[in-house]
Amino acid sequence: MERVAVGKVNLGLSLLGRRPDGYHELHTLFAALSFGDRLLLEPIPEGIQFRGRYGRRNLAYRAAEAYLEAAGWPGGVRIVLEKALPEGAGLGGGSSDAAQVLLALKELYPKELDLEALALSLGADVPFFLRGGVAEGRGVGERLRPLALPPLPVVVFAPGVRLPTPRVYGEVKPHDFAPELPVEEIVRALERGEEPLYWNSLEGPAFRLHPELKEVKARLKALGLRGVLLSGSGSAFFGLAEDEAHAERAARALRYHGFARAGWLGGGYGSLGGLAGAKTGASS
Ligand SMILES: C[C@@](CO)(OP(=O)(O)O)[C@H](O)COP(=O)(O)OP(=O)(O)OC[C@H]1O[C@@H](n2ccc(N)nc2=O)[C@H](O)[C@@H]1O
Ligand SMILES: Nc1ncnc2c1ncn2[C@@H]1O[C@H](COP(=O)(O)OP(=O)(O)O)[C@@H](O)[C@H]1O
Repeated sequence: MERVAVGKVNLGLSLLGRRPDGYHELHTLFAALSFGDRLLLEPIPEGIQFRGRYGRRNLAYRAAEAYLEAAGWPGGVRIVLEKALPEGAGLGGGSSDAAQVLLALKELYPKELDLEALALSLGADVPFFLRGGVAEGRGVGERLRPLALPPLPVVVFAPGVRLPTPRVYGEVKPHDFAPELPVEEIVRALERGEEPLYWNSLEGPAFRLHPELKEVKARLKALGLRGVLLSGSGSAFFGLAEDEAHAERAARALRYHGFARAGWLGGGYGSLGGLAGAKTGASS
């Protein structure tokens, strides 16, 4: 069985405060991308055979282990992971890989399990990828409310600057905290093609760690993209394009400087991105 693990961007991310357990309470809008990694999975009599980086520490491997352990090892699985999304860029590739492994194993070895809880045990972004689409996220991103958005042409650019999530959260200062996102206004602006009034509270910490990222953001804006923002903890940025042709043009201009890709947000996918039908992340 073949599955596509699409990436995500955060259409705004607000840090509301710090919890007693050290984690940060956030308010965000997750939006799935139309492109991502490819996973091949097939049942084997027992154990986990995995081809991909990081071996047993890979989130895809850990997801398989978590599901099969919880299901009482009804059989095994062979997994081949072909990465297309840049890692540690705030695009959620590892989390999406994990979610697709959970969903695939549920098909291969059906069992009444709390998939959301298994997902959350693997990472805060994993529950979102079980459904994909667009969703408002609270808590650490696990309390989700699905939202509807028209398909939006988008450009994603990752400059190759390493920005590990713990380092960015470690750089957060009290003045980075912000109020809740104005979700209704953001959705309305996105529907009308206006500049959305969102922000990412992690942009300040990321800019302090790597000031050159400000120039990356300016480069995307100079290409006429709207709503240019850091995704998650970075270092990928995204921007909204006028149409497919604009998105393709901008991605082509950025490709010289790093990973650049045109695609769609919001659940409707055209020819762009080459992964039509990737909305649910599944194919067979
Ligand atoms: C920033 C976001 C936004 O969607 O995504 P990415 O940029 O990773 O895609 C997430 O909050 C990434 O959450 P998650 O995937 O759990 O981060 P991890 O790498 O597991 O967490 C690394 C460290 O960051 C801190 N952390 C993480 C999440 C959070 N809400 N508050 C925190 O303070 C914790 O110190 C944690 O130990
Ligand atoms: N399947 C995987 N894909 C990507 N990264 C993985 C995977 N498994 C483990 N990792 C580790 O998790 C880190 C974060 O991965 P990723 O989900 O791509 O980025 P982010 O959390 O920034 O959205 C990587 O730097 C890598 O060390």
